[in-house]
Amino acid sequence: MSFARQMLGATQRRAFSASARQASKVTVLGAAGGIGQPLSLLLKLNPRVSKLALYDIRLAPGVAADIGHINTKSEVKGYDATQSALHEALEGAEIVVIPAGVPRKPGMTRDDLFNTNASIVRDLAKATADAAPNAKVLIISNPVNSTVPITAEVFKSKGVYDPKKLFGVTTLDVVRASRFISELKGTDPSDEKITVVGGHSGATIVPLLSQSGYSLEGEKLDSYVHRVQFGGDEVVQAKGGAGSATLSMAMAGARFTESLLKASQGEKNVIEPTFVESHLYKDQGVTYFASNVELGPNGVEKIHPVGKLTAHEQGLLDACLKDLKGNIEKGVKFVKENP
Ligand SMILES: NC(=O)c1ccc[n+]([C@@H]2O[C@H](COP(=O)([O-])OP(=O)(O)OC[C@H]3O[C@@H](n4cnc5c(N)ncnc54)[C@H](O)[C@@H]3O)[C@@H](O)[C@H]2O)c1
Ligand SMILES: O=C(O)C[C@H](O)C(=O)O
Repeated sequence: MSFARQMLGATQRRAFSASARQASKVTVLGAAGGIGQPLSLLLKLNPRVSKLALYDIRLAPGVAADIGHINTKSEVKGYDATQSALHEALEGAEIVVIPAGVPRKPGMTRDDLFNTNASIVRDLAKATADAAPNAKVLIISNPVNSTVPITAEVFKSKGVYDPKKLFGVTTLDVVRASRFISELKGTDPSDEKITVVGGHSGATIVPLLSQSGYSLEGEKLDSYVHRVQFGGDEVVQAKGGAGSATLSMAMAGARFTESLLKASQGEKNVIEPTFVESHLYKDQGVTYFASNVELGPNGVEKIHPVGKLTAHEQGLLDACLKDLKGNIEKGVKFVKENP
């Protein structure tokens, strides 16, 4: 058995034969970055991916040459930083993952990245709307609470917006929430499924511990919630100016991509938390919201409500909605003023 196959679990090995029946091209925009490289590596190891297109404004052909030597079946191609190469990288993509953009340095909020990343995401969204209008688009670039609405507005302006196919990747919040509770409780983190709703920054990240049967109190609860909400800052501080989470994010992005591929390849009951256009708090002017979402062949199948909350969780949710509304409006306004 090949090394790559040995590294996969039994379920994934079975998917090798499924992959022979399905052709799924995945394009990564920002593929040479801190997230882009390990994410592309993990996608190369995924037998559900048949073609991997790697685009960046620097180094993508080199990353593709390197990853392309791995002995799994998928074809890997790297693209130069030209509009025609970008178009070619996107054409025929079932999934487009976008981690392009600058990361935080200590002392910055995700919103501080807006000025740089808004236009990067807008321009990549334009190219995606033109070359791959039917693709499922996964936004990793921060601030996710604003870059997702930016992408939606671009797709709307080109008449190709499908709310079922646009996702802000909030998987890392759920991964952290599971890991951090397991550290407190001595459980296996891979068995933990903590619901996290809202958005992807500070107070907009709302972990709902009570739904998993946990009832932390007082300072323990506050410090758990704070760690989930500000887990990103822990990494930014520890990297001391050299960037933010890349490896855990690559894992989270690969997990979300895998879930979308499973759903499009016919698997049922695939549920992931993700930031999507949502009816849940629309009456309060919050048009995008992360909650558990059932995925299907066309993307969003069903948006799950947040469920029963404790009074403490309701307080967190109220604070989240207030911030989120502003973040979303900022993204929408940006595209209106800078089409
Ligand atoms: N959603 C999340 O949970 C999450 C987690 C971690 C990081 N992030 C965000 O992801 C983004 C990327 O982080 P990183 O650590 O990989 O940064 P990085 O600087 O290491 O990599 C970013 C890459 O994007 C490329 N790029 C810039 N402009 C581009 C363009 N116009 N087209 C194509 N590629 C372009 C750069 O050349 C670089 O290779 C940041 O905005 C960061 O805040 C999000
Ligand atoms: O914290 C960051 O800036 C990166 C990312 O959003 C994270 O949650 O790690």
